[in-house]
Amino acid sequence: MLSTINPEESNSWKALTKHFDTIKETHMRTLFEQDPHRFETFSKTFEDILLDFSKNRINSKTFTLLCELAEEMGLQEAKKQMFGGEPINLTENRAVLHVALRNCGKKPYYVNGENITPAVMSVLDRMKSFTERLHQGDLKGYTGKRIEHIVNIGIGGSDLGPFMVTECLKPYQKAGIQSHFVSNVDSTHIVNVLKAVDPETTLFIIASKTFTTQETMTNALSAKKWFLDAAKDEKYVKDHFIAISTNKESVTQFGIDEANMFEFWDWVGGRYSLWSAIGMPIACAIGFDRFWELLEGAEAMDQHFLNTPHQDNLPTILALLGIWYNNFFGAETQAILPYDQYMHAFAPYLQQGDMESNGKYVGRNGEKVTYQTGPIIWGEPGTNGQHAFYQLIHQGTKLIPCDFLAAAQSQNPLDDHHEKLLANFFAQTEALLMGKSREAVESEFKAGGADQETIDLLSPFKVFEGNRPTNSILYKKLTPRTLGSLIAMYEHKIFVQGIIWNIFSFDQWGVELGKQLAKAILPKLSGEEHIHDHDASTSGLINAYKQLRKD
Ligand SMILES: O=P(O)(O)OC[C@H]1O[C@](O)(CO)[C@@H](O)[C@@H]1O
Repeated sequence: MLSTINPEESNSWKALTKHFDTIKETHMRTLFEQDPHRFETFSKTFEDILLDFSKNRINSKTFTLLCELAEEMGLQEAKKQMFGGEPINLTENRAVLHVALRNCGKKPYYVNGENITPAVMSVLDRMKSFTERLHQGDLKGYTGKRIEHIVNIGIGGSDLGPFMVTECLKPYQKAGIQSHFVSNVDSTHIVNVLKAVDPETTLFIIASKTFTTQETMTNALSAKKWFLDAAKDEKYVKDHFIAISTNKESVTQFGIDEANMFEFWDWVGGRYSLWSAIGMPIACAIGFDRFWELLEGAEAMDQHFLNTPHQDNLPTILALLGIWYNNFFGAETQAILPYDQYMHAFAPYLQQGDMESNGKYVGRNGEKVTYQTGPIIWGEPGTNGQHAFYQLIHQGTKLIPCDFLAAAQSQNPLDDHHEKLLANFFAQTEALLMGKSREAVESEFKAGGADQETIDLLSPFKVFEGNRPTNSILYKKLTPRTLGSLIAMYEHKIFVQGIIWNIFSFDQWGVELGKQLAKAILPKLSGEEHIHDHDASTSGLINAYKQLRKD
């Protein structure tokens, strides 16, 4: 069982609170001036991933105290418990073993005394033969044509992870296969996808851990109806629909052949499930061998996380820095800024990963916490973000720690595009660190021949305070292996923060109430009856909707 220590009562937290007062006003410019080796001191590598965290508002003492915090909060023991299959997801009484999914058969993992590795390997084997048949053209539709379109129907963890990875790894996409994703219950989503595919050559993957999720089941039924409108006979459903789920009974009730169901287990959280059969659309898109490389990359990061001391441990370092800003500087958000167009879905993916995991106000002791927990995660690929919201990061009143990510090698080398992209990455982190002083602004004005009145008027607006923290994550190339490592790095970061904040990171009770209320409201939307049994606003909205929907 995970311990329930209030972090604020730990010695290291108290020491950090005192230490914060001594460093909070220090400009990072000074820290760099004081230590010419700051980059070497505060950057770490894992395989060909470099994490430079020198542009943070820390000194050696801060870093030592943060690492002590991890130690005092029992991180090492917590890791052992997670990897050991203990039911650390206490409120659902489940183990948390996504790490077992990417161990690639190397070692046994146990849940309730049972070795789960053979079951993991058996599903992976089935995924391998299924995707090999697809890529060899042996998977045929009801008219004998080969399957070309893969439509994944799922939401949350059954969509965001596979979608993000499929987008990130587009350069590895198999020829002849087109990937599509439907998540929203808004009919526009499925209608648009169905316009782009052909029932004769389309395979639907119905991905739902529970197989009860309203959005997914609604979209799945609409897809089946659309398919049957063309195929005319239920017997063809088995050639065009497969399921990824933990719920055999509901899968067969839907009409999917048990042989076409790829299972996973309740010890895999939805938002940590892309490594399981939920990764089927990834394996369909890039081939099983590449999917395997993704798993291997994650597994390598798992071993790094498990076995490396806090001060050299990439996920732990990221987590501790996040806590430093969240709990001591009062930062409320964290920006994820990949300088890679293929990573456009990375921040939305991490929104679920992080915010569904650590958006909790109840501590592991069942009491309301007295400190901040999970931050708001957001972001867009650079350089587009630069022309949208970076103004606020540079000169706004809020402190926004940012993670910048980029590959040294482009997947699509073209003239000097990549150098320009990377020049922007480096320039932004430099600008956020250094800022621009009043003197620099004034001398620039003078050099341009401006008069004193103009200089006095405009200078305040052109000054940049700087001292805005960034992590730079630079790697060779966004290969499946590297992506696997990066995702696992963020997963473990979330875990570490949850341990230190003394919350349960692997449940998500906060999503239930809205689902329950939607179920209760749905029947009231049909018919003309005036509704008055909700709060005045909700009843008012329902009644207004009933009026407005009339032609
Ligand atoms: O895979 P399922 O069971 O359809 O659930 C989808 C998503 O719904 C949630 O339960 C909550 O929105 C997520 O945790 C999960 O990833």
